[in-house]
Amino acid sequence: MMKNAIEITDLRVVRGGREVLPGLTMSVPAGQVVGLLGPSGSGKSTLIRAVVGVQVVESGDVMVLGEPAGSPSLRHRIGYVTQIPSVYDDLSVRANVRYFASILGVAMSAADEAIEAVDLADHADSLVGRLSGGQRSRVSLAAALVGDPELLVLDEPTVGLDPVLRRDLWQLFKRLAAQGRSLLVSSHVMDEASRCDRLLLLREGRILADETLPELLARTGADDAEHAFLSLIDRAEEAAR
Ligand SMILES: Nc1ncnc2c1ncn2[C@@H]1O[C@H](COP(=O)(O)OP(=O)(O)OP(=O)(O)O)[C@@H](O)[C@H]1O
Repeated sequence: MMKNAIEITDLRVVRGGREVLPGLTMSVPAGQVVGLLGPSGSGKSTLIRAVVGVQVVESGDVMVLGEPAGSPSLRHRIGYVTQIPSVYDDLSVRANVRYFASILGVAMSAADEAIEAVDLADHADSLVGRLSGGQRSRVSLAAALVGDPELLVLDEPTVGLDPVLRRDLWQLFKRLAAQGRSLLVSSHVMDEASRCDRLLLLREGRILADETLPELLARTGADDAEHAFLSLIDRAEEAAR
């Protein structure tokens, strides 16, 4: 297995005339759940877009599963879930996931397995348009899982979910990683840090921390990720003065 699923070197992205990522370097080790945490507007979605190859970049290197981001050969190897559900409201859960299975050329049984994995088997015949927001985002996740991707890139997959569903989803992410997949999962909810093998803390397009939660807590002396993050911000601001 390769060491890193994602390797980014000196990535610069400008959006709307603003430098959103000013030269970011980071990696995601293979077989781990890496949390990309940071406040709204810190650049999480932009970074994720660069990884899946849909972001125009000024400069830098983005290597994904050993290939440059956006390479056609990566299409089947990455599962990507955006913040906006990308499934069809007028189709059932099963029809949606089967549709993605047929695009990827995988067995229809994979659709049922993916629906089972996101705990929607009871709703397999429901129209997606009649589901709750959280259920709908899990249909998107099932669609991303159906091709059995090596890397899952999930942009705020737990937004709007209740605590039980959030816990279940993080358990699913852990299981997927234990099977050898790599996951990059963004969130602006700091308490999700405890669910991740490693954390990337992003602020204003810069990585403030790239380590495990115990390492982060030991380094900052904080009790939880939120306080650790605040203390890193204070330090960065003091250093800039
Ligand atoms: N389509 C766009 N055009 C121009 N600027 C954009 C566009 N989308 C995002 N930006 C800017 O890029 C910066 C980073 O946005 P991004 O969406 O990557 O942040 P984020 O951390 O994912 O935020 P959130 O948690 O709110 O989704 C923000 O300052 C935002 O205003």
